Parts: sequence; C-alpha cells; structure tokens
Amino acid sequence: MAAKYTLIMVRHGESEWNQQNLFCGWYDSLLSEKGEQEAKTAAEALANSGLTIDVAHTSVLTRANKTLESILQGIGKPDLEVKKTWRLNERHYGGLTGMNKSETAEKYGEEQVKIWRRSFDVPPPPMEPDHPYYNEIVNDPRYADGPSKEEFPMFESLKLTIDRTLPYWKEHIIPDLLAGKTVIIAAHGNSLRGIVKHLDRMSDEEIMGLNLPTGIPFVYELDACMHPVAPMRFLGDEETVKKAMEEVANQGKKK
Ligand SMILES: O=C(O)[C@H](O)COP(=O)(O)O
Repeated sequence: MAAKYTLIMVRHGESEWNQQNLFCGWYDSLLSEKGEQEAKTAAEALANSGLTIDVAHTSVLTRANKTLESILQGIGKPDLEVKKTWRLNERHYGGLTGMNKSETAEKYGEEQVKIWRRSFDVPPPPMEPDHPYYNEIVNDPRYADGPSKEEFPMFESLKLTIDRTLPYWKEHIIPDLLAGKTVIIAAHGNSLRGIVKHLDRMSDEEIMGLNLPTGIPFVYELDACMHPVAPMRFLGDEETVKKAMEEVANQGKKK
C-alpha cells in the first residue's frame, strides 16, 4: 500500500550517564556536551531532509526534552506543540540503575547483561527502597500526575515498557498521524525499541538484535493501516549509523 503517514523518531543525544556507561533508566541524567552536539546535528539533518514536523511527543526526562528542544530550535519551530508523557520514558532499569555496564558484565557475565539489556521479557532486578536513587526518582514532582502508585515501576523488561508505552501510542500518537500530521517522537533507546518492535512486528528474538544510536533521527512512512511501507530510514550515513549501533551493543561488554 502507498505511504500515507510520516513518523520520525529520535533517541536523545548522549547523556552524561551514557558517557560514563552507567545504567540510566528513570534517573534524570542530563545531555553530555557530545549529546548536545548530537542534538544540533540531528536538527540539521531534519532541516535538510525536506520533512516538516507538525507535532512532537517526548518523555518527561530532561535528556529527551532537551534533544527535542534543540531539534525544534534548529528547524525553526521553537514553539511547536510538545506533548510530554512518562509513558515514553526510558525502560526502568531497576536495581541496575547507576551501575557501570562493563563492571556489571565483569560481575554477572556479558550474556546476563545482554539479557537484561536486550531481551523481551526478562526484567532487571527491582529497585529497592534503600537504592541510592530510589527517593530521587519515586518522589520526583514530575510524576505528580502519573504514573499512579500501582503503575509506578521499580523495574521494567522491554515487554513491561511496551505495555505502558502502547496505550499512549494508540490514544495520542495514532490520532495525530491520522489527522495528517507528521509526528516526531523524541525518546529513549528502549521505549523506541518497543515502538519499533510493534511497528515492524518483530519477534521476541529479532528485537534482541536492535540497538538504537543516540541522536540520529529515523523515519517511517506508514500505510493506511499504520504498517511501515519500507524499513526505518536513518537521517545519517550508513557507516556512521552502523558504527554507532555497534558502540551501543558493546557498552555491555567487559572492558
Ligand atoms: O537507560 C540506559 O542506560 C540507556 O539509556 C539505555 O541503555 P541500554 O542501551 O543499556 O538499554
């Protein structure tokens, strides 16, 4: 079927915790200087792409919000409507939050870290109340309007992440696409992997192999049934994208 709708997605630029190779999840790590530059480069790529953006959706985490802000500034639409939701937050990394990924691989093995990072339904260990970042995350005023106490995650597998992202996708993003708007979603590696898995109808095994680079937008053209008419298209050269994906995969390796 012919393409009817345009969806752009972008993982936030490198965060300070990405730079230190720490499991981040719901911790509100800021963009590193490199991440701020990646956001500017993403803006240039979008400005040169010929695509227009009509509405933006993002998480409630600063690294994604600032990436989006930089993109909207760069395409000359600083006042574009931005919809923020916890449902686009990164997957909650539970008790792994703040741990170094390579050191975790030394301690538990690379295979276990790959399962925690990329499997579909195996969650990380929970974030317990005595976790160093528990109070900062659970008591953050940005969550005053949601998630509810029952919904507030202490850990998430990709499946659990998809379970809380898809309702937003269906209730807020699909209507914008159906209205003929070009949508950009500025979010996180795993909340975006969940949307990609849904769109591309990837199996639980296939999704294990997907690593999304920071700060490089990718585009889907969707048909009338919201099915992609072609694979995701990155706004960046193939070599750069491939290398960036490999770097993300290797974050979980021993030093
Ligand atoms: O939350 C994090 O640590 C990163 O943003 C995503 O981590 P991952 O690539 O290890 O899933």
